[in-house]
Amino acid sequence: MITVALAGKPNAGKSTFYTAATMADVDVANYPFTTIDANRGVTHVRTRCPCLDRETRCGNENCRDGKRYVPIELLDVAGLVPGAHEGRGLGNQFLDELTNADVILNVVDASGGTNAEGEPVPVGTRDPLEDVTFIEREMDLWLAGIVDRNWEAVERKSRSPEFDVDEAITELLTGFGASEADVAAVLRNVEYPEDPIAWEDEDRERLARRLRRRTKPIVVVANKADVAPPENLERLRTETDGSVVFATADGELALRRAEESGAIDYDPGDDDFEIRADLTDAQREGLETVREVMAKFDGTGVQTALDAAVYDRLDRFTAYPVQDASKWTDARGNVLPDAVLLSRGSTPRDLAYAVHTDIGEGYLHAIDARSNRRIGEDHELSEGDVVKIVSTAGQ
Ligand SMILES: Nc1nc2c(ncn2[C@@H]2O[C@H](COP(=O)(O)OP(=O)(O)OP(=O)(O)O)[C@@H](O)[C@H]2O)c(=O)[nH]1
Ligand SMILES: [Mg+2]
Repeated sequence: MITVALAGKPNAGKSTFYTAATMADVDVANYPFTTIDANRGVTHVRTRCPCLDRETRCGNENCRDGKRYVPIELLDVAGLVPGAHEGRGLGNQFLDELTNADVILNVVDASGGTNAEGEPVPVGTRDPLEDVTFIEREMDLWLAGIVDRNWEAVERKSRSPEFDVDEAITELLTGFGASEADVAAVLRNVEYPEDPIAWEDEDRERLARRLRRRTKPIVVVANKADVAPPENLERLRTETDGSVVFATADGELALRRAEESGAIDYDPGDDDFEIRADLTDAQREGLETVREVMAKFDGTGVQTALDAAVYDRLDRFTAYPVQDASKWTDARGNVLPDAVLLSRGSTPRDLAYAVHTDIGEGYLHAIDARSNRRIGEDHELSEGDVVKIVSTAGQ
């Protein structure tokens, strides 16, 4: 499963985001280091269910009237402070927890109401752009540190006549979780000395920075947008590289709780909601405040941030394996039972492997369930494809 990690300084709202997205019960409080042990749970990205192209809705538990929710894993780690890569505030331990994440949501306090350490200060005091860059810097230096600590092994290997510098670096970095293709792509674009002994700190840092950008892409979540001064929003919008999502994690949490109790109709990612039950004036007022914020930012931003991380930053798309190409069902008659997130460029065989290794190994051919035609081996699948895989492994 794809793992999205929430990173950011203490008190930025990571656990609030996590609770809203997973509806798990975790500690949230207005002081730094509320979270120490990482929380791990299931949330979803939202897409358009292919059942909308048929006469009736599929009835899958992850489909709400054609809004399809595809499971991913969400990780909520402890807050990071400047100097984390050197171990400040247990930072390197927390950074290590990000190793397995596919993509990072950098949660910043857009209101500027908490300082670098996450302590409350008057709103508008702290520049939120500093929250954006410091996390990137800490992650880069942390990875550079890993390369640094393992460099001796590379130097040792260089004494062997078969030494190949690319191979040695690849080995070092795949240990950290980068794929060979990632390392190869990074090495292709940097110049570096053949002899590891001639490498300077700068060379290692450059390598680490590029690899981090490639293997840990980031979406900035400008949280607490509900109380952020307009100039902060403007600066976040214009002075970052564009992947900023304005959010109110608090607002989303209120909506999810109200929805769960039956008070409102709301599907995560909607830009509005409907009140269904009798509410007290205070409850109604609270929800109406969230509604105003949603109108300003096209929703609460929580679902948007998750979708941006997986569909935009990671460039994934959703495909639906079925066994019956005409009914779009599995053997038990469930319509569109599974949704699989694949990387751009994936072929039917990749989908087969994603379903199960045995199905992938026994792959024979595939059928596009919309057209009922066979699809070629090299055909690149795309968002919303419904595919029957024919495999010696059966299904
Ligand atoms: N106004 C506003 N406050 C928020 C929002 N999201 C979270 N908060 C508040 O911010 C404070 C910190 O929230 P947490 O979710 O505990 O923050 P955290 O990033 O997990 O903090 P640590 O675990 O200490 O690193 C709490 O008082 C939340 O209620 C939001 O969207 N708007
Ligand atoms: Mg927390």
